[in-house]
Amino acid sequence: MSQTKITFIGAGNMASSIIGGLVKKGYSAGQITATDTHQPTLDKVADSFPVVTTADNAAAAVRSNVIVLAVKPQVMEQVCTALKPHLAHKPMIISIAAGIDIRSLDTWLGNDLAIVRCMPNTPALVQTGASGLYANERTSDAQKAIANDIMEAVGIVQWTASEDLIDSVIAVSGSGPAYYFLMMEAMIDAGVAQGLSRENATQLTLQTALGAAKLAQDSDVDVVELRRRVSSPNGTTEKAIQSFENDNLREIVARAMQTCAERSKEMAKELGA
Ligand SMILES: NC(=O)C1=CN([C@@H]2O[C@H](COP(=O)(O)OP(=O)(O)OC[C@H]3O[C@@H](n4cnc5c(N)ncnc54)[C@H](OP(=O)(O)O)[C@@H]3O)[C@@H](O)[C@H]2O)C=CC1
Ligand SMILES: O=C(O)[C@@H]1CCC=N1
Repeated sequence: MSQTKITFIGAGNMASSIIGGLVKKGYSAGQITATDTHQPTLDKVADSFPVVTTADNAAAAVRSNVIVLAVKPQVMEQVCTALKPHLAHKPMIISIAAGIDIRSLDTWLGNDLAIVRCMPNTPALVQTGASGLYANERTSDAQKAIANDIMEAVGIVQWTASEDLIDSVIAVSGSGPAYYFLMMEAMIDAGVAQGLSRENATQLTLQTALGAAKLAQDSDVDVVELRRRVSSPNGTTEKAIQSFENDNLREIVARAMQTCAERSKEMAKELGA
């Protein structure tokens, strides 16, 4: 991927996480440019990574064969429309915005580009991200391999069979870290309510989350079997799991994820072309 020249339009949280991963992976300073409208954001990126920074989106775009759109969905139309006259060299576009579909990007950017929709998540910050990707029909296999390489710099990559499924990726992994943080918050508070110090409850909760995820990833049995292995017959875990099941935890989770995916579809209508 040494010929790849990448411009990140928007150098905020997600872009700087991905840039950090690329630098660690060995992408050179000359390969990465980050743009932003906010000078302190550009200064922070320039101080952290050996990359080129500029406030000039168009100038950066013309010298790149990959453009990562990493601005908020609400400014995507304005950003894309301004970029359109500077894309004659046909760079691949990777958009990480929630709720902005390829049809809208096509309309704003000029209808003839390779576009990859990507949904990363914030654990990308610690190179433990999970990204879902979908490419339009104009994206070549070589371009897909580049997109894959870029996102693998910050975690795992899963390709979806259709663009619609990106909404489900948002529901599972894009927004998913927040569900686990909520669960951790609830477990810490419940531990404190039972008498543990906040320090004890916090450390035990975080390590348990990390250990459970690592065990599930490393194990050759599925999560159902791993849960069974914690639950001794008539023991303590069984009681807790029964309580969750009686309170319809599965329905609660499914409803939250449904409403998440629906919000992405709504955003596509509100903000799209
Ligand atoms: N946060 C998350 O968990 C996830 C976010 N995403 C998606 O990633 C995208 C970026 O999110 P995030 O990194 O959290 O957002 P940030 O606000 O941290 O970053 C966006 C950056 O873009 C800058 N910007 C605004 N307008 C322009 C412009 N015209 N040209 C260049 N830069 C501009 C913003 O500056 P300023 O602040 O001055 O406006 C800001 O620094 C969003 O579309 C979001 O949907 C995807 C997956 C997960
Ligand atoms: O909440 C959001 O809209 C963004 C997209 C996925 C995670 N954060």
